[in-house]
Amino acid sequence: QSSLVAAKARHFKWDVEYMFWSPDCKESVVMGINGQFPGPTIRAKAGDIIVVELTNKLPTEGVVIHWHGIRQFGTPWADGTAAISQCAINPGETFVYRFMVDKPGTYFYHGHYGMQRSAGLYGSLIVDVADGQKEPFHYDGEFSLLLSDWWHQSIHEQEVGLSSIPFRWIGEPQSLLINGRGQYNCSVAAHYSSSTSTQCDLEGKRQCTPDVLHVRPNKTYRLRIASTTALSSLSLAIGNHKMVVVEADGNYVQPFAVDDMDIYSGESYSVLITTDQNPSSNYWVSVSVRGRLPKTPQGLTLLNYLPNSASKLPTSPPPVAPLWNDYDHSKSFTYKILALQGSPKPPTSPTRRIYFLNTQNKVNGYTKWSINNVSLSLPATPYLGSIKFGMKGAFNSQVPPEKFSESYDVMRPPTNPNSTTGSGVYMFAMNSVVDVILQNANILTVNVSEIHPWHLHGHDFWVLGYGDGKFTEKDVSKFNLKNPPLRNTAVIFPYGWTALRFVADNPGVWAFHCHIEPHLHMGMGVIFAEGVERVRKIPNEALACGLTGKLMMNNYRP
Ligand SMILES: O=C1O[C@H]([C@@H](O)CO)C(O)=C1O
Repeated sequence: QSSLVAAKARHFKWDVEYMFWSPDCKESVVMGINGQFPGPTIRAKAGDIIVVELTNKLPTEGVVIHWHGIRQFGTPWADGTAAISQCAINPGETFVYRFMVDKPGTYFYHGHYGMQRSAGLYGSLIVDVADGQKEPFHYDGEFSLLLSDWWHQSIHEQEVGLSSIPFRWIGEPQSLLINGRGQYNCSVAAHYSSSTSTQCDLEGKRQCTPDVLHVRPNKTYRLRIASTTALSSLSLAIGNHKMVVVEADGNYVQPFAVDDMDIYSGESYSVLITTDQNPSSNYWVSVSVRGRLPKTPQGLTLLNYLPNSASKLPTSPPPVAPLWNDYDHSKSFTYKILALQGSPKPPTSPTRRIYFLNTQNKVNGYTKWSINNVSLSLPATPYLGSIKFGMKGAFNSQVPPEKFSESYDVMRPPTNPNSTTGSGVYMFAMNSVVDVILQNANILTVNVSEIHPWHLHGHDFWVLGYGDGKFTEKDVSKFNLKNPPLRNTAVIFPYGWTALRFVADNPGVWAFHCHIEPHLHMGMGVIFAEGVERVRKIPNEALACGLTGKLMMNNYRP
C-alpha cells in the first residue's frame, strides 16, 4: 500500500556565500547557506525527492555539495563531487540537485571542492521512515548533533601550506563545534578548573552560545550524531548517561550501550538516551579529540532537565575522554557495531579483491598521501562525462595498481618515499562483488601511524573485519559474513587493516577516499566506476567544463 504513495518532492533554494560569523566566539569568515551556519537542515521521508537549486554567490570560486550517505541510484551526476560527478558550479551560476532519499537515517551534506567543507560548508540531512513504517526502536523526542572542528586560519592559507615546500601542516583545530557552536576564548566549564579562562554564557543569543538539549525527566531521546570534522576523531560522552547505539550511517545496528563513543569524520550514528538521572541536575554533553595528541579544548553543551534553568551548571566537571592513543578502547567500540538482525547480508564471495596500501610519501619534494604509491590528482574534465563519452586523454588511461608489494614493511616509514600522482580509474563490471582491503602503514616519521576514516560514494559496504599488522590471506577465514554492519565510512586503525565488501550495482563514477579533508587534498583517494555506459541524461550543467564542455561547444550550431 504505502509503496503506491506518490513520491513527494521537497524544494529548496539555496545561496552559498562567504559571511562573517563567530562559530567559537571569535569572528571568522565562514561559508554559509542562505545566511545560516551550519546550513539549513533538510528533513524528508524515505522515498521523497529532494530538489536543491544551488546558486553560487561566492565571488571567485566554484562550489559543489555532496549528499553524504545518499547513494544516488540513477542520479550519479547529483553526487556533488567536483571533477568526478560534475563541473564545479561557477560564481553566479545555479545547479539543480535532484535525487531520491530512499533509506531512512541520519545523514549530512557538505562541500566537496578543494577544502570547502573545512570552511564550514555543511548541514544535516535527516530521512524519516516512510508513512506507515516504523523505526525498530521507540523514542519520545530527538536532537541532532552535527560535530565539526574549527580553525582560525582560512582554508586558503591551509591549502597553500599543504602544497608548499617545506610542507606546512594545518595543526590541530582551535575549537570543536556542536551544531556550529564552540567556545574559544571562554569556557562553559571554567567554573570547575583552576585555569583563568572566563566562564561563558550558557544562555543568550550569540552565534557561539551552546545549543542546549532541553529534555524532560524519564523519557527516551534519540540523538542523531554526524561528524563532518576536517581532521579530528572525536569521543562523545554525556555525564551520567549511557548511550544505546541503534543506527550507523543510515543502517540499523544491534543495539549496545556505552558510556562514550568514538566518531570519525564522515560517520553518523543514532543513540538513545534515557533521562532517568537525578532530575534536579543538568548534565554535560562533551566531545573531545582522540587519535591525535589533543591541543583543542573539549566541545561542550548541556543536557538540561526541565524545568531546571538551562544555565544551572552540573555538579561535577565534564566527562574525561579516554587517553587519545588508547586505541584498544576505540577498537572495542568499533568491533561492537554489528548489523541488526534481518539486515541485508553480503554475498558469500567476491568477484574481485583489491588491496590498498595507505602511505604518506613524497612527489617531487611535496608531502602527499598515496594509495599503492599513486597520489590522486583530479583531472580538469569530470570523469562521469569523460568516461561516458569515451574521451581519451581526459585522465590517466593506465589502470592503477590493485595490490602492493608483499615485502612492504607496514611497521616502518617507506624505504623509497618517492611516489607519483595519477588520475586513473578502477573500473568494475556491473554487479560484480568487490572486496577492498585497506592496509594502514607507518607515515614518513618513525613510529607513527594515524587513523583514516574511508568513505565510499554511491554505495554502502559491509565491514567484514579488522585486524592489526599486515593483512594475510589467512585473515579471509575470519571475515564476518553473518552480521557485518553496512556502512559508508569505515576506519583503519594505526598499523591495521580493514576489509570491506560491496556490490558494484550503481552506474556512475564514485570517489572512495580518506574523509580527513587535508589528506584527501594531499591525494588520499581513488576513483571507482561501473556501468557508466548505462548512465543517461547527464544535465548539461554537469558537463560544461573541460573536454566535455568543448564537445558541447563543437556540437552547437547557431
Ligand atoms: O598528513 C599529515 O601531515 C602531518 C604530519 O605527518 C607532518 O607534519 C600529519 O599529522 C598528518 O596527518
